[in-house]
Amino acid sequence: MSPPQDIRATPSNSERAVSTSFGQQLSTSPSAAFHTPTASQGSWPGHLVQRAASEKQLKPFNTQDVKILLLENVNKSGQEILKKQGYQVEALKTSLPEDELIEKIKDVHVIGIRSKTKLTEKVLSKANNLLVVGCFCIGTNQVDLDYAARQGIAVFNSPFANSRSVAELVIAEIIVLARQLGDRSNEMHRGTWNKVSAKCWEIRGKTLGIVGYGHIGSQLSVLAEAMGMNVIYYDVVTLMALGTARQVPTLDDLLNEADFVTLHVPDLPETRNMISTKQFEQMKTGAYLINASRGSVVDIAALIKAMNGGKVAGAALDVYPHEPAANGDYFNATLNSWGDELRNLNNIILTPHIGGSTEEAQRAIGIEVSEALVRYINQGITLGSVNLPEVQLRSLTLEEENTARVIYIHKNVPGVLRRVNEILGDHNVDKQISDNRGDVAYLMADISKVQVGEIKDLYESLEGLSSRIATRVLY
Ligand SMILES: NC(=O)C1=CN([C@@H]2O[C@H](COP(=O)(O)OP(=O)(O)OC[C@H]3O[C@@H](n4cnc5c(N)ncnc54)[C@H](O)[C@@H]3O)[C@@H](O)[C@H]2O)C=CC1
Ligand SMILES: O=C(O)C(=O)COP(=O)(O)O
Repeated sequence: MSPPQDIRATPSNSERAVSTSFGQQLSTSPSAAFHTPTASQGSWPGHLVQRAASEKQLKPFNTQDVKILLLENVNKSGQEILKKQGYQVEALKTSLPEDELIEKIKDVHVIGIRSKTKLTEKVLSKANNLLVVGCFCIGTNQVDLDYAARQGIAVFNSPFANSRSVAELVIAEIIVLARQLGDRSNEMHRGTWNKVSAKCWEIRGKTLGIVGYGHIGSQLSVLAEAMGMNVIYYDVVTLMALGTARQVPTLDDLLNEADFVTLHVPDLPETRNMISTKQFEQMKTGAYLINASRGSVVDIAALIKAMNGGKVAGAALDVYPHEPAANGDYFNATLNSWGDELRNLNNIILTPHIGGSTEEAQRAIGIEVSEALVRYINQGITLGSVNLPEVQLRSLTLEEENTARVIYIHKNVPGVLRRVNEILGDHNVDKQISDNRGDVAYLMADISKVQVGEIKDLYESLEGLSSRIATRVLY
């Protein structure tokens, strides 16, 4: 990404006169890849907001009008931050089937999801007013990020707040698999005493092979070394080794050498079925496989074969190709036709996608993502966005009267800045910043000495440009 371009800065004006603040957000086009405005979309102005003496942050909307839908049991920590802003927050414990999701998403301004809710082009195209998506998790593969960007919809996530939780789960699983604890425990639950040491191992001195040495992989590397394991890792980029870990050049090198193989890659076209028959053949006989990344990364049928054939001595799966929307008795649906086969294997740990499910992680994610949403809704700041360029100007405060923040999301085509500056040039531009990411660019400008009556014209002029994806004016 190219660095933000600071286009123009003039001293700001400290004399402010207007005592009310209001702003506007408009819908983006449901159908076109790039939006051209139509008369039916949105209406000017937004809603008047009285400046409360206690409020230090600029509130660009009548905050009660901002509708937020939170799915999948987003932590209370996040809900509270959003409610405190005065937004309308509807929080559901589960994700929704596609038809219900489409119905619900039609008129919300903000949607908060976790890993289950699929925000496809089909779903997003029905979101008439959607401004921003909050993924209260790490993974963003469930959202069509490019389509969202082309509609001017920002997407935020929490890039590492649950990494430690996943790494700790994997450490537990390494020991549980090495000692066949799952099987022994199940036997005891059934009333069977079966004291064995055959093929039960210490993990000290064994080699852990980490596929994907990002936030989780590298955290795990440190924990595993502390327990006396040797760590090797494979990643598509060259990364600094922590401790005495060692990067290996190919996946096969890792599979040939590791006693435990653990997967920490995102869901990408290149990682789908990354571990299949060929890769199991490359593994040491008696090695173990752990997958807490995405269900798409492991070919389950090939895993079953490898375990039945004795190649793989144990496995832990936290994620599955299809996962149910809510808690309940969905086990077979989740595991598809091979459910029984998988369930009947020895030394296999099956958990319901709980890698990031700790109080600490969920609380931290709730706070981090909600704060990003508030910054974006109220101030237009895109820091941490995973699909729009990261653009920031300092937060405006209520003391800054007669100031407006213009946000213009537009197609990244030649000549746009000249046209935008022709429009903004009639005003006192204090600060302007612009950056692009692929096809989409994001421009933010603070203008001072602007009167309420002028803002509508400014807004409509920007909306009239053919490069427009979405325009917001906050004041
Ligand atoms: N089970 C659970 O509850 C959770 C699962 N996850 C999953 O774990 C994944 C990894 O998380 P992080 O470590 O935070 O991600 P990250 O983005 O920090 O690291 C991923 C690493 O994988 C590497 N990578 C990408 N493609 C690769 C390939 N084809 N071969 C080898 N390496 C490749 C990247 O270069 C990067 O270093 C997430 O994308 C998410 O899908 C994340 C959190 C919780
Ligand atoms: O953070 C992630 O990517 C995860 O996989 C955790 O997802 P969850 O929040 O448990 O739906």
